[in-house]
Amino acid sequence: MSTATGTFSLQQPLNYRAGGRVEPVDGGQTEDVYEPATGRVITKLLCSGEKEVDLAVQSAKAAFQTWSRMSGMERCRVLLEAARLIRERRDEIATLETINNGKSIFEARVDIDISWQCLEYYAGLAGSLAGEHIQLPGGSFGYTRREPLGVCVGIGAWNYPFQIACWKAAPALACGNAMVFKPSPFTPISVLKLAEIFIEAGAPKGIFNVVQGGAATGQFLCHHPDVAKISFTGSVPTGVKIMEMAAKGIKPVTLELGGKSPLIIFSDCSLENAVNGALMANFLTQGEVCCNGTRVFVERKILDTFTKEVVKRTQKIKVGDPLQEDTRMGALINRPHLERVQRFIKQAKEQGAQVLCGGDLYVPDDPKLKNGFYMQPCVLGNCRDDMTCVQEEIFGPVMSILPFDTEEEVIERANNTKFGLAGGVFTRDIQKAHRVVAALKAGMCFINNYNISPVELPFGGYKSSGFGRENGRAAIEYYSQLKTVCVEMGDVESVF
Ligand SMILES: NC(=O)c1ccc[n+]([C@@H]2O[C@H](COP(=O)([O-])OP(=O)(O)OC[C@H]3O[C@@H](n4cnc5c(N)ncnc54)[C@H](O)[C@@H]3O)[C@@H](O)[C@H]2O)c1
Ligand SMILES: C[N+](C)(C)CCCC=O
Repeated sequence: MSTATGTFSLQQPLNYRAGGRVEPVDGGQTEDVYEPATGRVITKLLCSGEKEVDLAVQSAKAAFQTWSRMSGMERCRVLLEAARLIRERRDEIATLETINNGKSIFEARVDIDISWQCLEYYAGLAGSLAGEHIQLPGGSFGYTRREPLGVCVGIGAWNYPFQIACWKAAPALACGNAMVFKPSPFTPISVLKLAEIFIEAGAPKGIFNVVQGGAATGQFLCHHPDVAKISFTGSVPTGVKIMEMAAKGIKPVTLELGGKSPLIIFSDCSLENAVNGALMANFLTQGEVCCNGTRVFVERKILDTFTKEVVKRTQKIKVGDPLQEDTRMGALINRPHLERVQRFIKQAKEQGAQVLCGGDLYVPDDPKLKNGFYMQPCVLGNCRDDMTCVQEEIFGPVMSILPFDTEEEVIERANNTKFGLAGGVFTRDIQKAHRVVAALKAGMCFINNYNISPVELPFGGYKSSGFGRENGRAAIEYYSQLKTVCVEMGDVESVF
């Protein structure tokens, strides 16, 4: 594989079914797939139609028969081997991710590390999944069995293509399910590596299938009668549609949706950590992160010092060729999204916000990057809670700074949003830290750090940010069902 920016192209099929790459049987519509760093088309995607979706589901259904009958320890060994293979191919997969997503290679490697760790974690849990034994009167008893659901569908967003696939596949497979996964049509490539790795690791052919396309393909998947569960990562409006479709088939759903999370900086914080935290909360993956803490509330006493330091550090972020080792911010996903982010900044200025740094389009000196989707990371001051930039998810490198005076006030303002994905607090006062996170209406809260991803911790939202959890033991609940068995040891006492 060629690894220099501007050289990669792909001709192989992007669907994966029954243990091999295939062209979709009814792939009518095509979509261009881009390298955001250069704006080049690197491959064409054939969208899967209803027949291809059905074949993928049937392939998963067949594999489910074998996989679900294996013991937890047998599944554990396959997942452990898959984790090992991902780790071994870390650079290759990270490079693909960078080429297709635009994030820096530095970050993509971390994403791949989190991915294999996720498989390792659920491999460990696979062997210990168990029910309960409950004693009943007269020597009778009951027990529960934790059983898989069947064919699970995963639908992913484009910001963490490989990692999202792993966060869904690992718990699903650990519980004995099979999966059909549809990545975003913007980032269809890296997940094929995962599909190949599962087979190489010894999973039955058909255990993890990939179909490609956008809304239409997603709808075929959600409506398919043999699909038992849908796990979705994406925007709130699409999440609503997914839930409607799932309701029609009484299918359980996990919804990992968007956010506009608060990050609260108290004056008694370690300033250096708080500044680092604010950068982590806003600028990973060009700001295209669901749980970003984009509303940065700063206690007025330290507003100037904090703002100065954040601006200074933001201006130093090296934007450019994402495959260069020292780049820390690459290109946004595509031209329309870059323009959307630019419109948010324009509107913020019109509504009275002050651009403290960045916000403009960026054209790197290297001529091969001149059509890439770059911008300078932006810090907005003079923000108010009613501004669009403070209320809506921008999904780009734009931080809004908001002063506050009291703990009570900031909690109320932090919670005054339809979203509830994440939140963070920086303070040296441990009681205050716990008091504040307890009051935050958000599923993932950080104290004195932000946007780190230990796979042992459950991740997911409150309110419009969705429900269900990925990672941690909690995810097992969302990929399995409980069967209760009641065992009579005496005679039947009939009431008739
Ligand atoms: N909470 C999380 O864990 C998390 C993680 C990453 C991204 N996100 C959110 O994802 C959004 C950005 O991702 P996006 O632009 O890819 O979101 P999106 O909702 O446009 O698309 C997400 C996926 O849904 C598919 N899709 C679109 N319409 C569909 C339909 N009608 N039926 C079935 N599938 C359909 C897309 O093809 C894609 O695969 C942001 O809002 C971000 O916050 C959330
Ligand atoms: C790995 N992060 C940074 C916690 C992001 C999780 C997925 C959200 O988009």
